[in-house]
Amino acid sequence: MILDGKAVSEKRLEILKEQIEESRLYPRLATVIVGTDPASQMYVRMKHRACERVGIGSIGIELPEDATTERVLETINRLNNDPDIDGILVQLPLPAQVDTTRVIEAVAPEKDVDGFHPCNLGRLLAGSPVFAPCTPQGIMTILKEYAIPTAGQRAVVVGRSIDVGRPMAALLLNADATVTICHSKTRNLEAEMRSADILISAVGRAKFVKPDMVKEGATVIDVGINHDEQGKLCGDVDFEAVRDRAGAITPVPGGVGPMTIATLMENTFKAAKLRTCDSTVRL
Ligand SMILES: Nc1nc(=O)c2c([nH]1)NC[C@@H]1CN(c3ccc(C(=O)N[C@@H](CCC(=O)O)C(=O)O)cc3)C=[N+]21
Repeated sequence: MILDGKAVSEKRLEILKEQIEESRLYPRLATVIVGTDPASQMYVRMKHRACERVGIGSIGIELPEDATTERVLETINRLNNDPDIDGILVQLPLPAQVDTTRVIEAVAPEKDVDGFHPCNLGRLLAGSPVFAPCTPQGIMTILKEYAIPTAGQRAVVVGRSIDVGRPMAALLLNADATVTICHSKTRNLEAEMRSADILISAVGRAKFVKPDMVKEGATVIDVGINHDEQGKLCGDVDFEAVRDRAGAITPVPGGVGPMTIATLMENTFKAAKLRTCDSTVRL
């Protein structure tokens, strides 16, 4: 079975559009991009397009490639204090001279729609998330949408980044999976991967996951964004080789990527609900 992230995201965006209209909250998202990396620019454009689709207002702030940490912090401070802005997204990666940790920690937690602030990561780890990072939260949504059970299942997450691996493990644990996090120093990585009922690959290497690393019938989630020898977009998983062995698998493109964007929209609507101090939303 192919897990169609594109289709699920479309469906979620349609539902969200109606909820936003009904709420009359007019949510607003600010994106901050530093520099002119073409891939980052494309992702930010996709986010603004999604905003337009669901009725979220958006502004894009572009800072020069050589912007200092102070300059980025000033921008964030202004957005934190702007009552017209509900959500703030600082596109990563930032140029090397910018202190990414300080920038992430400067975003007001109640506007942190990426869920990267330690306050939100801590809430997630404690089991009561407010904003969970969009990529892993989007993966939880797709699992739910296809009724793939997590409770008691063995989940193996390959990768330990702040934006994917670590929050993915926390979300799966909160959903009662038995979770293993693997990384570059893991001994016997292939055996660990083969033990997974749910295998999440966030490694960043094209065609890294081969059939002998996948248990027959496992759910395989591909978070990779790579390019193959022909320069074509591809994930971490050797899709054609693995698809028959997997019980369910996400493609690239059309899998995790669209779910990330749909979740960003959902998080931004949540931020708008928090702004109104709506007591049905938990902080
Ligand atoms: N602060 C921050 N938040 C992010 O959420 C964030 C970020 N920085 N930096 C970069 C990564 C990457 N990311 C993607 C979003 C959508 C697709 C997506 O929709 N991809 C399409 C394909 C698009 C194409 O054709 O290249 C797909 O997979 O079908 C991919 C990647 C968000 N990121």
